[in-house]
Amino acid sequence: MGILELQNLTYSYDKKRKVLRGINAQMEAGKMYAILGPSGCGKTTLLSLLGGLDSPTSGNILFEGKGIAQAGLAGHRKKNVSFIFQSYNLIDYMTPQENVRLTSKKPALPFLERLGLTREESKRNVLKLSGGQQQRVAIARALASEAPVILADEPTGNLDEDTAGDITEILKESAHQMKKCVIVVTHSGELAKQADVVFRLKKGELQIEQSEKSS
Ligand SMILES: Nc1ncnc2c1ncn2[C@@H]1O[C@H](COP(=O)(O)OP(=O)(O)OP(=O)(O)O)[C@@H](O)[C@H]1O
Repeated sequence: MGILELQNLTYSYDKKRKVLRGINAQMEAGKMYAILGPSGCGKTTLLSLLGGLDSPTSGNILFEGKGIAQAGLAGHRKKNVSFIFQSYNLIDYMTPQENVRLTSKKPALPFLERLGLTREESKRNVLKLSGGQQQRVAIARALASEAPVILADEPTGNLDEDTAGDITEILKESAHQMKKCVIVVTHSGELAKQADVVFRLKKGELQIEQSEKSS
């Protein structure tokens, strides 16, 4: 059984068009999943549903076998998932250290330093950091979090090639060593190559493009 199970999910923003049309999939702990697909095909929408930020038009999402809608979306967002989203979702009047401490009791600095932030940057207001640095704070926060699922939307989008490679490696380690279920929406072929399973979202349907040979 997967940690997350998607059962016949559909989603429409309006009556005219279904963005998602009957998606079925399972995602397991200990694996990194990449979701590829053209701009506007519904990748962020799908990630929002998995994170309980919105509800599907029809269908179910199960976390450890229980429906997240029935168990409560607020609890799902708080305990089960951590987000690395395009808008970063950092608390903007806080420092990086304070942002990381929101999701974890562990010391924040080692996570921030691992993502390449200096001690001084870790104590600065997040608005006084570059876009790429803010992105790295969001990643540090997700890694420090106790939540078993990491949902990442273009986590390497704002970063140079070397940093993007490091982030990919860190996400992979979180899956393989910390046994998290890491689900990454990306346009990066390099990141997708490192994933255990690659899904492609096309015309509202999710297809497996590459699956690991053995698990
Ligand atoms: N709040 C909204 N109201 C109406 N339509 C929306 C809304 N948010 C997104 N859409 C539309 O739904 C579709 C899917 O959007 P989504 O952001 O999920 O795509 P995506 O695959 O993540 O795109 P990208 O790769 O460009 O980030 C798009 O056509 C988008 O214009």
